[in-house]
Amino acid sequence: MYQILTLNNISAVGLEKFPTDLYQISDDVASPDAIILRSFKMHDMPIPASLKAVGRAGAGVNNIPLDAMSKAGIPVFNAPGANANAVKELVIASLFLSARNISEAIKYTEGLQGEDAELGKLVEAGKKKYAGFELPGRTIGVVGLGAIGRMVANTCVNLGMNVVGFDPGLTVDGAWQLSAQIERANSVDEMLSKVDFLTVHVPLIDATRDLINADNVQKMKPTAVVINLARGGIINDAAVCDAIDAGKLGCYVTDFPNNRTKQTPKVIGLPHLGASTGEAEDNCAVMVANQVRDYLETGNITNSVNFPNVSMPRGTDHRLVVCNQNVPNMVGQISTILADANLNINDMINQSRGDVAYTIVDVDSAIPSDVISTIKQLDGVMIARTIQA
Ligand SMILES: NC(=O)c1ccc[n+]([C@@H]2O[C@H](COP(=O)([O-])OP(=O)(O)OC[C@H]3O[C@@H](n4cnc5c(N)ncnc54)[C@H](O)[C@@H]3O)[C@@H](O)[C@H]2O)c1
Ligand SMILES: O=C(O)CC[C@@H](O)C(=O)O
Repeated sequence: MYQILTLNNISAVGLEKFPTDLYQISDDVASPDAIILRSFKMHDMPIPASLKAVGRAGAGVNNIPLDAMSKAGIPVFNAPGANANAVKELVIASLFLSARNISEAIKYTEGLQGEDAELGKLVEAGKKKYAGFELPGRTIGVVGLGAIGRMVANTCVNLGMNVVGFDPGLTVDGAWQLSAQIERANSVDEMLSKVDFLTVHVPLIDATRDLINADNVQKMKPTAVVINLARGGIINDAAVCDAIDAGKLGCYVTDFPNNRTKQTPKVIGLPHLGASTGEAEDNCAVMVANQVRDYLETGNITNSVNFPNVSMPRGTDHRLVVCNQNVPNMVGQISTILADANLNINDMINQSRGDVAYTIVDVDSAIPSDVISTIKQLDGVMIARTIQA
């Protein structure tokens, strides 16, 4: 039986992908073969020696110690694009929330007291404070044109907005999916003075920390709206709140509120709601469950964020998978050990990504455990395991 440890609530539709005759799933497993999680921070937890795979039922992987996982030979899978529509819809909601002052207006009406006739007068008297603006003709800057950014950018074009996009890592496939009306910027700073909205859709990494900060927030229009449904830390909250307090920025919508943002009027704080729809939770859970299951049962790798994508149809019933440091002569040494054990290779594939190399070998007969032990003892080998059909 494979043991799956869940560190967050995971959609049942996804967990049902693990057949009960092969898998036990629980939030209390001492020696898991795989971990499935959402936003649980794994940085401070010890990595179980039994662990073979981690499945992130979502997009961002900043809650997972990727370097440590790579060094231990553990692929981390995520669910690219599976929650993108949910986030896009909340970004579009954020445009309306901020442009029409909806959050403040609701607070106003909720605070009204008196008889209905009095309330009606207060409604009419108060509304001028919440007059807003419309979206057609306004300009939005989209930083990061991955799964979410592309959907946001295209929808904003359809809403009649001018869209400026920035993504130094934009793929050819990604570019094909973008409306031709989207203008390309060469940097974040280049777009700041022209945008009415700025929305970020990048991972939290060193290069994206404090993308909007005390220096460049000054370049924005005093009415501009910053939207951060990506991660806390990508926008420097103090800089943005200071700018709002000084009347130099219009509004900030964040999925990652803190005490600084809570103290600032014109900040709309949401409780990390971007991916919280039934559809997105199901999509993410199904995608990672299928990928983790495929890895455990066949060794094939799809949508790993730290391992190469590797897939080989089964040639025989006897499969060996090896993860090792990406250094010369590993495949040669593995093949020699198999040949010395009189094991005939039927098919083989080897791919690498950064410091990690990964090999799948199908051989004609059962692989004795001492052969696996010999391979595990090779310098640079992190993982070696057999998978019987
Ligand atoms: N609030 C939520 O619930 C929620 C939900 C999903 C995703 N997210 C966050 O949104 C992020 C993006 O998600 P996605 O699905 O679009 O991911 P993605 O991988 O499809 O897209 C990310 C894009 O960012 C680009 N990028 C990387 N560094 C950049 C930089 N310095 N400047 C500009 N672009 C850069 C990449 O080239 C890529 O195209 C995730 O990493 C996650 O942190 C949040
Ligand atoms: O799992 C969640 O609720 C949030 C996921 C989201 O932040 C992501 O990066 O996909």
